[in-house]
Amino acid sequence: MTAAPVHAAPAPSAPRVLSIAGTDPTGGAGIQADLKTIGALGGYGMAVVTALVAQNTRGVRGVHVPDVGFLVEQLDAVSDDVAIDAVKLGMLHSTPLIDAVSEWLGPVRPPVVVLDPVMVATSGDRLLDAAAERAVRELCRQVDLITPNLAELAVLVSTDSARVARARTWAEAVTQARHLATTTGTTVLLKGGHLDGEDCPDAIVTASAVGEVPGRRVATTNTHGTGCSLSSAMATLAAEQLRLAPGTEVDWVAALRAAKDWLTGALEHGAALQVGEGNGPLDHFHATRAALRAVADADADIDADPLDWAAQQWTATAALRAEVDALDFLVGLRDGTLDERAFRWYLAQDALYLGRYARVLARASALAPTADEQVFWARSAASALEEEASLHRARLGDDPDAHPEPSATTLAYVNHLAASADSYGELVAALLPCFWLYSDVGIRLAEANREGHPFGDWLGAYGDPTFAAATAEAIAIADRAAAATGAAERGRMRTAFARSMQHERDFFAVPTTAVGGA
Ligand SMILES: Nc1ncnc2c1ncn2[C@@H]1O[C@H](COP(=O)(O)OP(=O)(O)O)[C@@H](O)[C@H]1O
Ligand SMILES: Cc1ncc(COP(=O)(O)OP(=O)(O)O)c(N)n1
Repeated sequence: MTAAPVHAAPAPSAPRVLSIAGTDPTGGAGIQADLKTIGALGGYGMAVVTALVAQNTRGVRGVHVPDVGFLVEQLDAVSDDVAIDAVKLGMLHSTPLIDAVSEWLGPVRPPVVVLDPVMVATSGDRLLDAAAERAVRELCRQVDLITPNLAELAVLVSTDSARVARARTWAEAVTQARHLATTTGTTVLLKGGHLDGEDCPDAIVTASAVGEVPGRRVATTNTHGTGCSLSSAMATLAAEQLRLAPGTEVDWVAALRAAKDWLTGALEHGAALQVGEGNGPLDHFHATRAALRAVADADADIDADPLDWAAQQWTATAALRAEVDALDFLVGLRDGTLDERAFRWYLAQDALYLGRYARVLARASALAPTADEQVFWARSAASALEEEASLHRARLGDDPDAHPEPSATTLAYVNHLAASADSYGELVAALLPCFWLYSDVGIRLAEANREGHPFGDWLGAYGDPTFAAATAEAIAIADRAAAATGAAERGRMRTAFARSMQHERDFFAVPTTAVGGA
């Protein structure tokens, strides 16, 4: 008898992330915030409730804790049936609950466990008694990442006999986080949310290293649930890293960069939701909402004249394009104040992007319905590779730091292009923003050039008439593809175009955040 061949199971399409936490009926914190965060970042969310909390944006009114036996029943119900890729632990309330979760974690132990040690209320009141605080300190040793705010950090580094005061400066906070990482052997996410100042840094702290991730403070009172959302974002992003590269180590600093980027957007858009009269929630789905709006705007006038298809999409994405123009990266590149490190970061990612983009252009050539279009895409693929070599490799030289791995944003963009390659129309629509936006942004960059401009040689490369002609040809091809197909594919083309525009915006947004400031 021949043994049946063993096939590795394909990876699931999303990381399966379990939140074990309390509730918030207004949806801003606790389990509700966790599930929104996990979904917004592409995960599959699951939830085990530790406590029912009667709270709103103004504060907590009451807490009901079901019997601990029922908590265990919920935990077992999930782990008996589902492979869990990551767990986020939030409000654990009291010693019996903490012990039950700790006992369950022992044998189940998902690959990623993040603990948000909810111990101190926003008012400063301690939420746990001394025994429960001790139990949380012990639990810290069992997890992969701890995400205390400054008040909780002080409690975690205190002992029964010596209470430590809350850190008042970033340097003090780093010292406390290092102490916690050393005594528990666990990585600490140090959060700067409760310090003053225009900046809002966070850091990944271990016993031997501090990886600071800079951030901008958003002027808002919509901060309810930021800690819950950040910790579940970290659990989701870490599990996603392992889904894409099984068997590797989690890069916590990279996860924090991505989480902060998303969280900053969520803080910025929270107030517009108009939820509650106290400290309102974040808008977890701000990016999805923007994408839906762009598609709905395009829907309004689609099919009016398929021959004018590309111009309609250009108009529909006007708001996104205005956002691109106002990004710190492009403003700094125009006025010359851009941090050289951000510029080099951009060049390195652009080079990585162009190599992969060229392959997708070659795929468009393979799908093209006419010889002229086949030649156009093949030439574009060759130009992208020449551009990668001459503009980028020559500038970045042999510096090994200048040739990093593609960032999450770069990968997301090229994956979107590759995923659009099943039909010619959709692929052409996805490729068009790279031509068109580059040409359009280039007009203003070229205008900003002057004698002695620190990026003068780079700005001088814009405004090339050959590229403008290629852009006009790509627009004409997209119009022909839209006219030649039916309404269903035109709908997919519209989505592909709008998504590429969003990826373009994200691509230009990341360099300044990645190195901090403009
Ligand atoms: N006003 C703000 N602007 C930008 N980021 C913020 C702001 N307030 C908090 N954050 C971020 O939100 C996350 C949660 O931080 P923090 O408020 O310190 O914790 P908690 O919500 O647990 O009290 C951190 O990433 C922090 O940097
Ligand atoms: C059920 C529940 N868990 C945790 C919190 C605390 O939320 P957090 O994200 O730390 O943010 P603040 O609202 O305290 O700023 C909660 N309120 N409810």
